[in-house]
Amino acid sequence: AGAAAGAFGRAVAVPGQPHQVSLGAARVDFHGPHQAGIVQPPQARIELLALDLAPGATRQAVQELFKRWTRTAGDMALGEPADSHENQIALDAGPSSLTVTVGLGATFFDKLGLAAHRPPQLAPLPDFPQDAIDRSRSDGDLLLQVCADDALVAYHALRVLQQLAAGTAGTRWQMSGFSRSPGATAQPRTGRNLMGQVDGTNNPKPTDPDFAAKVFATGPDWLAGGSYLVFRRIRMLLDNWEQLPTDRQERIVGRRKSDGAPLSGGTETTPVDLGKQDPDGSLAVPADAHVRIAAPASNGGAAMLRRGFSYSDGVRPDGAPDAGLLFLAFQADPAHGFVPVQRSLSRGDGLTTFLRHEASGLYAVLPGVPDGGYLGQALLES
Ligand SMILES: C=CC1=C(C)c2cc3[nH]c(cc4nc(cc5[nH]c(cc1n2)c(C)c5CCC(=O)O)C(CCC(=O)O)=C4C)c(C)c3C=C
Ligand SMILES: [Fe+2]
Repeated sequence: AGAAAGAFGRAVAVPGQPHQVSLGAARVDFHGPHQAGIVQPPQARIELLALDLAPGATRQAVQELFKRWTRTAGDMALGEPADSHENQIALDAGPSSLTVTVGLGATFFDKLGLAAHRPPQLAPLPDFPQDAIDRSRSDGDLLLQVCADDALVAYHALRVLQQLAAGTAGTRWQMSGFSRSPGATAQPRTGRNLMGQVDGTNNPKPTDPDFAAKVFATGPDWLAGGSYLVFRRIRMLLDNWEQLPTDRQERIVGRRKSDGAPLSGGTETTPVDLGKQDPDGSLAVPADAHVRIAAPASNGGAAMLRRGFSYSDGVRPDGAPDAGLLFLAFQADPAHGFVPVQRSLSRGDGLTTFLRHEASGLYAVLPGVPDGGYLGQALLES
């Protein structure tokens, strides 16, 4: 067996497979205290699949499905073929840092007679001003987040897992996204979104002492080591945004576009100084700048791990690009993460004018799977 990737890493080439370049051979262990696909930096590609349980699906059928998903996702993360529904889409590639992450929506619990185990944190997200949510592309009993550094590897895994669910759960909606490919920049750098901004700089870091407290749930017992995932499909009004001069775009975000440095000075990683004033006495980071409104300091310490991907789905009937951000944020509790921050943003963020939230979801992300265990075991055997 070759080396698994570390918490952040991309692994080295697998011995015995010299034809594979390191990008394809890199792998992320499926097993561990937390599911893969949370702490790793975004891979080049994401497939999101929400499923609803089939009418009459039983807890036993879901247990069998989760066992199949566990076995097959574990195999595919090692670059091995699926043991059923193998379609050979990714036959020539290595695992390419494939991760599969499974979440449960609030409706999962009601349908399986598990309402007593539904955590209060899964209560529906509030409506925010300016939301334009399409419920048919939102929510779902189950969510699969499939990420890889190769589009074929990601689609292969998605398709296999989707087919393994047949009879127990069917597709509700599916979306694809992308991020920068590893190796595209000379040094690893924070990625950019479709507005051209460096995005992801001020995220909690796994090395921070309070990282786990911000990102991972501690209870109920069956969820300990899991997380809560907020998903928002956020369309960008790019035709409007691109008409703005760069300095105006920068004041709306509060950071320089060229290198992501805060307008209060320094480099990309310099902490933002929200109190800094320009010589004329005005705030260096404007009062409605996105980074000011979203900062933990402005929201009672609320924090989350953002792991977003861009999407581009062609042209809308009005001729505008159907493109934006698949916003994904992991947190220990949405009431101390996404909800207060989005409430603040919806009231005072300069960026809001250029965004439309079009789909939404909230999921309990299952804890990681120990060797020999299976996804959701503690919940389904309770
Ligand atoms: C409710 C949470 C957030 C939503 C929704 C959101 C949407 C969104 N953000 C950008 C672009 C950037 N966001 C940046 C920072 C940032 N954003 C949030 C939260 C939400 N963003 C937080 C908590 C932060 C960090 C604030 C801080 O403490 O400094 C940045 C700056 C770079 C960075 O730190 O990542 C950019 C750029 C877009 C385009 C967008 C919706 C499409
Ligand atoms: Fe943001």
